[in-house]
Amino acid sequence: MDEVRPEGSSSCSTEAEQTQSRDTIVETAPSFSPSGWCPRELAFAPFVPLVEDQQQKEDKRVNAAGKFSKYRAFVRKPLVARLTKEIVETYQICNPQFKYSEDLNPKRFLTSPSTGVLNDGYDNLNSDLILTVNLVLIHVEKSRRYTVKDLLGHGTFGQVAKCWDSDTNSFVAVKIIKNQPAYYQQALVEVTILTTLNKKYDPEDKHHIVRIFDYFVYQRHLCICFELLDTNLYELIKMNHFRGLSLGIVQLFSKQILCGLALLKDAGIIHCDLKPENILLCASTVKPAEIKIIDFGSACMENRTVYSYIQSRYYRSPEVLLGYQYTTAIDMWSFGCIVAELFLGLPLFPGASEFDLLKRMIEIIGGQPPDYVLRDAKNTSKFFKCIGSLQNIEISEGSKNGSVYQALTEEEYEARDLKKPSIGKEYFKHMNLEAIVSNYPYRKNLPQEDIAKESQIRLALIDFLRGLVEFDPAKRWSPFQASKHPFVTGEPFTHPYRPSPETPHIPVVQNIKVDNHKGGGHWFAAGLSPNVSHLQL
Ligand SMILES: Nc1ncnc2c1ncn2[C@@H]1O[C@H](COP(=O)(O)OP(=O)(O)OP(=O)(O)O)[C@@H](O)[C@H]1O
Repeated sequence: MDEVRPEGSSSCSTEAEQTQSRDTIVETAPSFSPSGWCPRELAFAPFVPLVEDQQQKEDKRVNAAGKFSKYRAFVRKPLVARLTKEIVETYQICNPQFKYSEDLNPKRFLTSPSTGVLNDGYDNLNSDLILTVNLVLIHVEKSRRYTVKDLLGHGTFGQVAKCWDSDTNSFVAVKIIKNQPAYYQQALVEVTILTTLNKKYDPEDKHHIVRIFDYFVYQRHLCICFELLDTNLYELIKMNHFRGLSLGIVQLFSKQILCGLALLKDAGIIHCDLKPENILLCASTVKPAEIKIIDFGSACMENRTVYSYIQSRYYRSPEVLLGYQYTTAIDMWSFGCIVAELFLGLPLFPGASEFDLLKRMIEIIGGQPPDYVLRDAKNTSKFFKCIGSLQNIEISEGSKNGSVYQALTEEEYEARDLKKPSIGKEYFKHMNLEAIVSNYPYRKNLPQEDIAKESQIRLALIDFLRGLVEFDPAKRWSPFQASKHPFVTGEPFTHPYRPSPETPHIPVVQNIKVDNHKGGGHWFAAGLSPNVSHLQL
């Protein structure tokens, strides 16, 4: 679950993975399908340009035969000749005995490594089902067929494939879980939690949680079928060259994530792995800026918090890091980290180790976890030394001053752990939250009045983040409280926000539209997919 960033992403789109998947396609690209080439295959198909004399020779040969005018036309345009959907006819012109059969197509592997060594050759050494283009995943009981078309991503639990559902004539995303009992069991929890959330808590699909359609076992792999979504937020930030998104978009996404988190809180469910990779844009062009939360593979009920090693490191809350009991408030911490990252383009706490993570939290936020947490947490002694009497601990005390705990220095940690803690790069010039957000570069050539407007919204953002990346889980804002903050509601920010006590109510986001007037925003330079190109990031 730990990741290295900016490169680290569980989705199939890091530089290395892109090269790998491109190579996989190139290796086997001479295959052709009766239905023609899909655009992605076109982009990566091998093209060997014919040199002039070769082409003339071929032309001559064809002319001599006197009946291959169609073929000649193709030779003049070799790219068209190689990629045309009429290639079967072309082959038949060359050899009247030629018969096309899909079975003769070389397999196009989507899984790497693609050698079958487990499960009678169906699985690779990582217990992943070896996926090939056009492999059909069959839900036997329902006689339902899902034809694999592409790989969308992979992660700890397995692979996610884009599949054609011939029952509904639409594409879906199928998560194919690794063939191992522990993953199988945990994935069943994902099925149960998502089914409950979808059916019981959000029947009208208004809370930005991915929809689950079906699940079944294929070749000993649990397959979970979801609605097909688009780019994840980490990819979106990456497309923007890690320069952060406009405040208008950050606000819009925040509102929707909060709407999802409010539902989770109401259902007593903790996501446990909220991060930009697990928030995806919807594929619909009708609501272009709509997002959904995915990956409930680590989720648990609030009253059944069995695992202590949860949350991806950059988004890990202090209570999880310290081994203290946790609640839905840990997702609010991750949410705060995500909001900051959407604005900054880089993670707020890119800790290279847990020691580094805690050090960055203490520096950037100021203060430290409250003494009542440090007193009861299992891992406190890994990171803190006690410098006073534990009897002096007041339950509500959370400030650094007056605490009986002091964070270990790097040297003290090394002496205790017998190894140097990994310390990552400093990405920000300034080391406290206010300065990091206020001094973040404004978009070039932004008129003075827009700078003034944006600096006001940045103040609101700082106040908003402070309520989320709050060390004390009891004081951290709930989704409902956060959703009333001026940064989210768009009301003018005049003074620090004091949330009213928690009331059980789930806010619903409707009529999603992009408000580009909220903040001037940063620049957006990368080539975007059609679904994101019209977002004013
Ligand atoms: N419904 C979907 N539509 C489109 N792409 C998806 C969908 N679900 C997952 N993906 C892609 O697959 C990737 C991995 O999915 P997911 O996070 O569910 O797997 P995981 O094995 O649980 O990953 P992790 O290692 O983060 O726990 C996602 O980051 C995303 O890019």
